[in-house]
Amino acid sequence: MNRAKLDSIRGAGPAILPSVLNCDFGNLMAEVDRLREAGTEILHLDVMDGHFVPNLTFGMPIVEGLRRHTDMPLDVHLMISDPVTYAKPMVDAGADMLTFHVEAVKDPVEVAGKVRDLGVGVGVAINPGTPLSELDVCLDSVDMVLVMSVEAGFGGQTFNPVAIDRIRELRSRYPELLLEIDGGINLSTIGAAREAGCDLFVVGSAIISSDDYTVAVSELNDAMMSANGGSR
Ligand SMILES: O=C(CO)[C@@H](O)[C@H](O)COP(=O)(O)O
Ligand SMILES: [Fe+2]
Repeated sequence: MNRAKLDSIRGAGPAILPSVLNCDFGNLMAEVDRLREAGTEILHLDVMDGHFVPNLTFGMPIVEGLRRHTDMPLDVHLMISDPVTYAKPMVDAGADMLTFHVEAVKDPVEVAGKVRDLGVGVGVAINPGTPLSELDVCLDSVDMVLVMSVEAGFGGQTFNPVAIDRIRELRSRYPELLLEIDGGINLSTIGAAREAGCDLFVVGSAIISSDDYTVAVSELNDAMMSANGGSR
């Protein structure tokens, strides 16, 4: 991978990124095919270590398997305590965008630089309870901010509207910064996030728990596109 994929992620916005967190892992490749056929273009992969968050998901072997299966860009959300150690293995496995949590590291500028040196896009994520000012030091060092609209760790949680104010504030301060929102995005919440100026919308259960992924993605897409997209 190289930073060219970052351009394709940036160029895709506004876009819906399905999270496979709550999908049928016994049929992961078929699930990815269904998401692709439903019209999504970028996969969001939630990596959890059971330490930074109280949940465990998957690591490099699954990312590598997905990389062999699909040419969709892989947006990897690292909910792990030690993103630096796992950054290169994740890039070698096929990640195109690596997002670490600001709460997990002492020096986000240094971590962002190390990820960028690997040739991929770098994002920084922030939980709803963390002051937005924690990001100030590193906003010039990242390609994307992932504004969490739930506390990281589990799919299917209720949307926290503080994320809307955060997206609006970041958009007004950084008109060109790529902004992603993650957690509780559904037909009731996606429009407000778009109006606040968000580019990338991670959706887990609102797609995965539907009977028909194509219908779910299409309805979400309509709601997203019919909202006024702020300053971008
Ligand atoms: O990072 C996370 C959870 O920590 C997310 O990516 C969720 O997987 C999104 O799922 P829903 O909230 O849409 O169900
Ligand atoms: Fe996520």
